[in-house]
Amino acid sequence: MSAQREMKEKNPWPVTIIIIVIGVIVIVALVTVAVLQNMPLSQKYKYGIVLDAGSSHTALYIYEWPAEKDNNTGRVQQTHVCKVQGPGISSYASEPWKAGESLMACMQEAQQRVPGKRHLETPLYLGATAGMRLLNMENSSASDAVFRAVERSLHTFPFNFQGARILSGQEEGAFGWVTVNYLADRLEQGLETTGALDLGGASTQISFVSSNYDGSESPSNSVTFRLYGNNYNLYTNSFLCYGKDQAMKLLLAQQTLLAPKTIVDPCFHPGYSEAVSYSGLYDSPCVSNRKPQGAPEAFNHTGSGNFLQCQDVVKSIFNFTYCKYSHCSFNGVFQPLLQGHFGAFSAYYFVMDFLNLTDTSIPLTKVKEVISSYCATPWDEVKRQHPGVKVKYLAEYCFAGAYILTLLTEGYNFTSDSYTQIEFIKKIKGSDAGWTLGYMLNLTNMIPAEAPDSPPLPYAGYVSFVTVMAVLLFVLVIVSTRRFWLRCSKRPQIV
Ligand SMILES: Nc1ncnc2c1ncn2[C@@H]1O[C@H](COP(=O)(O)OP(=O)(O)O)[C@@H](O)[C@H]1O
Ligand SMILES: [Ca+2]
Repeated sequence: MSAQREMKEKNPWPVTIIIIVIGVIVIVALVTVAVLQNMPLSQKYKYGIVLDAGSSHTALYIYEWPAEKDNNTGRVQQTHVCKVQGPGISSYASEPWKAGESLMACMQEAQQRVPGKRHLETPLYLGATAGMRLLNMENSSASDAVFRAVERSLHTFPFNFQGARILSGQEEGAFGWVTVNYLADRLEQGLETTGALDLGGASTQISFVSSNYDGSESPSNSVTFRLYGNNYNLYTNSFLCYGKDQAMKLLLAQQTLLAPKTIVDPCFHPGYSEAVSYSGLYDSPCVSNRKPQGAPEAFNHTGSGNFLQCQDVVKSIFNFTYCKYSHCSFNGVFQPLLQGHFGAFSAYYFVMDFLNLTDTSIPLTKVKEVISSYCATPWDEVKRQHPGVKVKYLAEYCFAGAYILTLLTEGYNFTSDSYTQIEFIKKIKGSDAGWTLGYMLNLTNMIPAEAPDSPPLPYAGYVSFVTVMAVLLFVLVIVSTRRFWLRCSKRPQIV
């Protein structure tokens, strides 16, 4: 009996097993608590809504980001876009209430998409670009009435409406640049930035960082940012009236000076023929000062589809001769030397995508051949080949292709080499390239000036570290316990 008890007392295993079980429980508890305590909270999102009131149309963008990560990069993304039916808000100058009305369907969609409990805190912005810039120049009371109407509509929704306003050309260019670089994660990582080329209907923007530009030569083209601890001195310029729709008006106005009744336009397809009213053509401040005296009601716009001649007419709407700076793009506007990669979006993308020319490794000579052959295709055949494409766009792709090439090569001075540095883009990581995201990031202070402090270890590293340390500790305890019991069992028994 006493020998059995002795045996039991000397056998260390029952105690060791108890220690192992307790140890395992402690480790599991420790790691679970550490993981739960530090786990990113279940993905709750915050939202922001931006309405891009462009000259040709309005689009509503919904952005979302994880609620607890307001300050981190690459996290805000577009979750939804709604295209407003009808034209841009500047087209409602004579019946402003319709501008407000036009936004209702997309706003109702936004109300469905953003969770109800987030409505009150969700900022809502409307930014208008060159269409409203032009209307404001031409008739400021009409543009005020349009803004009153859209504000009235937007106030009826439960979001945190932050106002509707016209962006300056500089803001439009700079926020497009912020969007492109934010989405490509170039800002937080302090990488060389990508330039931004935006072609709208009424204006066009070019924005890039050039190491030989300090902002002193033409201060009005300079925008400085401090983002994630890095300083950026951005060159940006917006050319009002050089969006593709207004540029086409410039082109038509130019041609009607020579032939007021019928123009044979080399930028339109052979067989194309359309009556155009003079009042429609001259309704914009971009061309209104050029209206010929005693012009008829309308003129006949016909096409001849000759790319080379088209390029010549397109060149005539630019002034390449006057420049008071060291370098200019066109119309006497300063531009530093081009540098780095560029993302070209909006109409640049739509046009080049239609023409199958988004691949910029295609040499410029080949690009010209493709556009030339599209221009020369008879209008009936073009319509037959592309039954699903809006006829207005179809008719304009020849002009638009020639315009884009001229703007890039003669206007901004891209060469056959630097042309390959352009990427025609629509989206980056699922979000549309354009000024809206950069605008919202700026207004919600979502890009910090200084790099946010990051924990010494990433989350996965932290969890692995805690686990390894706990296991090591446990093994140590087991080994020492076993050694202790073994020593006890080997000690001579005193009887
Ligand atoms: N599918 C398409 N094909 C060709 N052009 C398009 C297409 N979709 C939009 N666009 C053009 O893109 C331009 C967008 O300009 P917009 O943003 O409305 O003007 P702005 O930025 O000057 O205020 C317009 O010229 C419009 O016609
Ligand atoms: Ca635009």
